Amino acid sequence: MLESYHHTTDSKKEESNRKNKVLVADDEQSSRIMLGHFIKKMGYEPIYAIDGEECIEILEREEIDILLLDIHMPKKDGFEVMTYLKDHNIRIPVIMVTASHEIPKTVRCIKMGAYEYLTKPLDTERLQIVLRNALSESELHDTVKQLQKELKTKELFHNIIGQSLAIKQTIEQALQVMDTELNVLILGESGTGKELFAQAIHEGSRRKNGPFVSVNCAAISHELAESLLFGHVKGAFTGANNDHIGFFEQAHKGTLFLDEIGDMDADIQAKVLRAIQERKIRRVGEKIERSVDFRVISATNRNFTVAINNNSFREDLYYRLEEYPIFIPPLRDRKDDIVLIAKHFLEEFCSANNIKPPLFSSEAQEEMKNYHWPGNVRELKNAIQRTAIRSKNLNEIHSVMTPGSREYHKEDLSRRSTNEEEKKSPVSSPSSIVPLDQMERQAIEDAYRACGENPTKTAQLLGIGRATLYRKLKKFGLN
Ligand SMILES: Nc1ncnc2c1ncn2[C@@H]1O[C@H](COP(=O)(O)OP(=O)(O)OP(=O)(O)O)[C@@H](O)[C@H]1O
Repeated sequence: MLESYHHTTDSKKEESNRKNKVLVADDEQSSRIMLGHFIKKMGYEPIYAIDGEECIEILEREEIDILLLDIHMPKKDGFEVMTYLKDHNIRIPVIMVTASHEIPKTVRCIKMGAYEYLTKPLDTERLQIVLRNALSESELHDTVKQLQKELKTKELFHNIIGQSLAIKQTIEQALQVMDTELNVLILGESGTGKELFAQAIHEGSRRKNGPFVSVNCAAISHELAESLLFGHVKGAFTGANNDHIGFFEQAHKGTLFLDEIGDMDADIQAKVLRAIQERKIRRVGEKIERSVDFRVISATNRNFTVAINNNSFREDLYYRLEEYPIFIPPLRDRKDDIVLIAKHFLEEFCSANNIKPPLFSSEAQEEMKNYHWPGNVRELKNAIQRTAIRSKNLNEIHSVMTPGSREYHKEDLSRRSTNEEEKKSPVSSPSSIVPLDQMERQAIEDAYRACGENPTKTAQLLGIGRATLYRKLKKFGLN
């Protein structure tokens, strides 16, 4: 089994090589000083907040590893800070610092997820143990989060093969946006995997249990565009025998994938923009508007700047679609992936056909890397499938049939010569057949004139002897 994308990052602390930050939220200066001193001695970095509000401000802007939280504070107390952490799904270990009479409130904080509590006056030995344990728990939590992310990446992108930096960056972008509701525009040449990415983003989103409706905008005719996209009611136009639900409605609670968006009919663009902005559509022939809950992912291999400049694409619609752009690089710009993807397709094909997969020779690997793959992964897939069929009984593949390969040239030449013959052939019916004698005369005359009536050169180019040429010239009255 080949490896698909595997995300690895070091833990955040290794990345920045920084000290653990401990936020001390306490309104009593003496407590802050004492705790700060102790925290420094343990090798951590103390940060201070004098009330609950300041504590929240710091939590919003800084990455804090542990919070030492006093219960009784002005502005917002410890319980309110805990509520904030819970509401914002911020998971850091919180150690409550509390006076004995505040125990009931502290217990409520523990129930809300605080890690531990310590009573004042503080027992420094216990503080040390609790801080250490809390930190290792925090690190464990980070590791678990990281592993969960890696697992999610593996699951969602299992069919996107690639180890190159370029594809890893694209996957990272997709991971970042999938949880949001932003409209995503996927840019890339034909066959780079735009639809594959669109599906992965849908699968990783909150809409994964809803439909993924894929629409090829280039295939929608001008006349049917409105009805196909927004639906129609029975009797709306001749031939509308039933109510029809359009693509936007079909995508309710899910994702609408508008493929080849650059080819969308100019007349329908204003209506599409409105539907995306208002999240409402109107079926053809109906007065009422319907609310639809969808997210748009669109894709194109076109250059939008050109389309916008020549007014074939609305700029406002473009910006609406492009809330988060993702670019998939062409295969020739991620050469590291080519052999990996080729092996994947070869294995896939051979296992489906119960064949032992051959190996690619180093020559074949170089050949694949050097070719420019204008049709990208789709072209590579086709080339591998053709090659696999031809190489059924081989242990090693020495060439993949591509327009750049030797194999292809051989086939291409024979194909081309046949085509050329066909093109040149003036024979389309018996009446157009020209007698051989006449054709020979024409060929000799043309060559003789083209060579400036030089018999030596003419004979040479026609592949006949000078004597034969003289004879023929005489026969046809050309001398
Ligand atoms: N990284 C990849 N790993 C494995 N298969 C891939 C990869 N990228 C693309 N493919 C495969 O290549 C083919 C083309 O992919 P896809 O249809 O997603 O491309 P596209 O960019 O949407 O093409 P188009 O612009 O022509 O619609 C599909 O069979 C897809 O499964």
